[in-house]
Amino acid sequence: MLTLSNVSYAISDRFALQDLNLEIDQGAHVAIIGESGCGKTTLLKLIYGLYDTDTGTIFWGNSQITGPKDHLIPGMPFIKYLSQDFDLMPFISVEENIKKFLSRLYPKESEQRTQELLEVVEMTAFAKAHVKTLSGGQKQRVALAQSLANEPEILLLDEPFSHIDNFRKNRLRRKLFSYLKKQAITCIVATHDTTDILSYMDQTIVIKEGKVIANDTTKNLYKNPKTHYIASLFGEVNELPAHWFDINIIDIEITQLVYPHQLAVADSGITVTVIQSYFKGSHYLIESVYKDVTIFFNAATSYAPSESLQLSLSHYLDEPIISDRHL
Ligand SMILES: Nc1ncnc2c1ncn2[C@@H]1O[C@H](COP(=O)(O)OP(=O)(O)OP(=O)(O)O)[C@@H](O)[C@H]1O
Repeated sequence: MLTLSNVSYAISDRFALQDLNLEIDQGAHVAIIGESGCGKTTLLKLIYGLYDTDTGTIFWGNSQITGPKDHLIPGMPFIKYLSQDFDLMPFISVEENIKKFLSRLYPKESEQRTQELLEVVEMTAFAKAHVKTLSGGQKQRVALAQSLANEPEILLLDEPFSHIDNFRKNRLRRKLFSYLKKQAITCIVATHDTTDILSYMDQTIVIKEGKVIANDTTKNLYKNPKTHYIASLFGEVNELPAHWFDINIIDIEITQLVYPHQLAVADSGITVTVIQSYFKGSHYLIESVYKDVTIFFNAATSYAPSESLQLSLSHYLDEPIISDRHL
């Protein structure tokens, strides 16, 4: 288990991370999400041992993770950190970039492992190509393969698919995360892109201004986000007065977080006016307004601007999501 206890770290006298307490199981896939600048990269660097914590400790099982004060070359040997600027050698081939992390004493095994990793990141066809000739997305895939060459116990990925096109991203994610599960490698991913996480991450940690504000299974967090900030990390979300949909709620201050797919055009409900319809491929996202509040909802068809419709909560809203303004 990876355990962070009371970890704080300041940059230029300002807390980048404050009083973090986290537990991550061995083999778990964990996402770290939050707005830009909230401290995701700093957290990965602390876990890798690139920084010394100001307070608190980080342990992987019984081994303490310590920073540059204790290591001539910072970074723990059993952890691999793939940063946003991948560190490849441009003038040697893709396979040589991977092999340089494998033992020269076992050329056959090294060759086999290189081919296996090229297959995971779908770069077999580029094995002999010089890295300098590759696109940004191809380089990112080589960097991913390289980070797995010498199999780490913990893999830290910072925006791992940011340069990779959608065409490849889905298949690559499936292959990579099933490979990591099979090998029981603990994986922590810092990302803006929640499609990176919903299907693959067991646990999601939400950071805001250097503090952990939520830490739960990804499913629980998505289904029951405590605040608008948390819900908005998963996409568009409405924060609407709860009494609009439930006459039993008397307190008009209570609001409810509703994702666009949780609202549907119905025979009864609130009467909204359509502003615009946005084509989303599988559906339309409709922007509408009710009592000066903008409401987004999903629909199978588009609607014309100024059209009036009745909206209600769709039946598959498991439980109302009541936003807690105090969190
Ligand atoms: N070397 C540095 N010098 C000064 N401030 C820094 C430095 N590195 C990070 N910071 C600050 O620390 C905070 C956290 O940065 P961090 O890179 O961890 O955020 P992040 O959540 O990873 O952002 P992004 O999603 O944009 O990558 C930010 O306010 C950033 O400006």
